[in-house]
Amino acid sequence: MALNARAQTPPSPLSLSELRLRIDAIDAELLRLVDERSALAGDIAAAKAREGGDANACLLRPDREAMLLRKLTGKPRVAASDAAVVAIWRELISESLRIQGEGQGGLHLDFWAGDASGQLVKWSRERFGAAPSEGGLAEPVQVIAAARDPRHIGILSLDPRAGAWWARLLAEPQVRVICALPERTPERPKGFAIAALKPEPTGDDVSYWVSDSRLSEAALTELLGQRGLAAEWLCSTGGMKLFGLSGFVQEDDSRLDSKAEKALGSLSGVIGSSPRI
Ligand SMILES: O=C(O)C(=O)C[C@]1(C(=O)O)C=C[C@@H](O)C=C1
Repeated sequence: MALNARAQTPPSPLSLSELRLRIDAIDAELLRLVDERSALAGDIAAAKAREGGDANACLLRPDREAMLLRKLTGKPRVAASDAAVVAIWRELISESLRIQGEGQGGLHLDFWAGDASGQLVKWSRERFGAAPSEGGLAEPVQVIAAARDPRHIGILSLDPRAGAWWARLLAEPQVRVICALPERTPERPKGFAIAALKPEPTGDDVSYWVSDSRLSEAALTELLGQRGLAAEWLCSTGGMKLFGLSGFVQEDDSRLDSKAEKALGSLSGVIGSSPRI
């Protein structure tokens, strides 16, 4: 009886100073691991140069990042939220890219200075971390031109007042939409990140398609649905329409062949894709 009673007594809670000692020990271990992870960046940059062939290629691998984040958020945890896990690893990746890009001046975020919302800056920092430098350019077209340089990432608003800058990517095949901003929301994106890299499929992506079709947004959504593409209208301006297509849709997908289906528009195409996190 006495034994049972003792077994049921809850353990006495740790004092605040004991808890702080545990935090100090965990922090020391975390710091060692963060440093160990960061120290791999130099070797990764060298391996990319060796194996990729192009020493000037963009160091960013959004597909790898998405798969790594999904794997982590898919793991069972006691207390850490998905949001905290994503934010911490985004910073770890940002630090890795800072070290990888040290010899080339690091990554730079270009914003369109006409976007006064400030929100895009916040969302871009959530996505690309604290390491990249940033600056504003007078016109969206200058942001696109800067993004031809693999050290630059362009950040542009989907507010119609920014114009149909996204339609210009039809003539800029080396610059693609790589990410929707804000990144982790079920709502329509408010902006895009663009860069000189080719998005790769991650198993859960949204692709972006532009068209000058004269059909209404609803009719075009319907037509795309008939062709097996789940489409969501995102933005229209200057006679151009922008849609998100569920999945990784290749630029030469026969379902988007506007020669076979004239109603898809005479000027149309896929301008990139972003992984869902
Ligand atoms: O796997 C790579 O290619 C890396 O450069 C490593 C790493 C990372 O820190 O995990 C960093 C940047 C990339 O965008 C993706 C992942």
